[in-house]
Amino acid sequence: MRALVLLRAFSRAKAHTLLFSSHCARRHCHAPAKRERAKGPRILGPDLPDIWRSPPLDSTHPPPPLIDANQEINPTIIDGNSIAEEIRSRTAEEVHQMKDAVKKIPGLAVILVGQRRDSQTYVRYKIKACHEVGIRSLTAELPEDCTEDEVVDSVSRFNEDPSVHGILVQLPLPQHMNEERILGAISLEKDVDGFHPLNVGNLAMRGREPLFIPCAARACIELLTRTGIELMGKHVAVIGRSKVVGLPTTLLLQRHHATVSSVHAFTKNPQDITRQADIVISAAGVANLVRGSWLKRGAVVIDVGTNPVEDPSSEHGYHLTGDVCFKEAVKVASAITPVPGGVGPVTIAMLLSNTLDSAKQIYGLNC
Ligand SMILES: Nc1nc(=O)c2c([nH]1)NC[C@@H]1CN(c3ccc(C(=O)N[C@@H](CCC(=O)O)C(=O)O)cc3)C=[N+]21
Repeated sequence: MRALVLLRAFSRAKAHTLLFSSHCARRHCHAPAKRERAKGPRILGPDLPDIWRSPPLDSTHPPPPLIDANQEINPTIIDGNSIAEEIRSRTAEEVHQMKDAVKKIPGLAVILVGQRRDSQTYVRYKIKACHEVGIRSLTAELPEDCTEDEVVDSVSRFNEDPSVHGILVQLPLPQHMNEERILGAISLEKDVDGFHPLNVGNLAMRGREPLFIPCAARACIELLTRTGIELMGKHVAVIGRSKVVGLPTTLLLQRHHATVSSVHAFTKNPQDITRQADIVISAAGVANLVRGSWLKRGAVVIDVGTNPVEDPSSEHGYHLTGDVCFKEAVKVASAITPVPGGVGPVTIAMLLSNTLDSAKQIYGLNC
């Protein structure tokens, strides 16, 4: 039976590779079959068929708790900085190889509109990270009161620039701008944020491959899998359903065969749902929303929140706080990401990796 399932999964994967090859050919790729290995199952999860097995009628036993009630908890603090470092050094190596092979380097263009301090800081981090791995970075800074057309023009210029392989419009945009129009102007092949509806749609549908997966969603999966946390069959509560984090994370987790609860501002008694979850991923953008009492003993906690809190004593006039009340959660969780030093740096490492992938596809290297 198990052999049959594996066989089916295998033939599906093969059919999928064949389907994909026409797409790769369009992008001048000469080694289409390798793409499956480069991106497919590891990031998107294995493409398994749904075969239901109904439980025996007498199975009334509750599942064992993740951690014994009397056992002392010594939580793993998941080190985002070192995981990001690993990803960056792998990326740097590949950038180097690309330079040797085709005499080109990947390029990332970042468009920043307005003066938000937090956005300015993130853009600075992105540029610095590009520099570290040998990716060329270009920035367009536009004033808060510029027109939507000016932003679209700037996107179009980067679309046409062959040295640019990824374009990122830093969000949020000023209120008066139509975000959908501006993001829609980014060429699909350069959408390294993965926010284009076609990329999101392909992420949502099993058996399909988006060109890019949103960086924060990828970061959550990397943090979990590199910490040795299995996703298949786990109950994950994702708090928040934003385009940047919550929604794509929910979709990506389903592709890893997790059971996902989407908790959002209209959810009644969110703590009743999070308390049942094996893994809680919070991306609500509310400082200290998730209290210790929201978590099951032994749960794994991924805190995507980066909430700026006014702090005149700090260098930039604010400090960052997560969505999770760390000092409470650390007493209940079996593993937890800190803020700063958790999801943030891995998100930036993923942006570099997406930019490299884009350049590799365009130059037909190892797709
Ligand atoms: N188009 C677009 N794409 C994005 O990916 C995007 C965006 N807009 N708008 C804002 C959010 C937020 N975001 C962060 C990335 C890195 C850190 C990060 O590196 N944080 C560090 C630094 C903390 C510090 O400042 O001390 C840390 O958590 O350790 C934080 C937040 C990306 N976003």
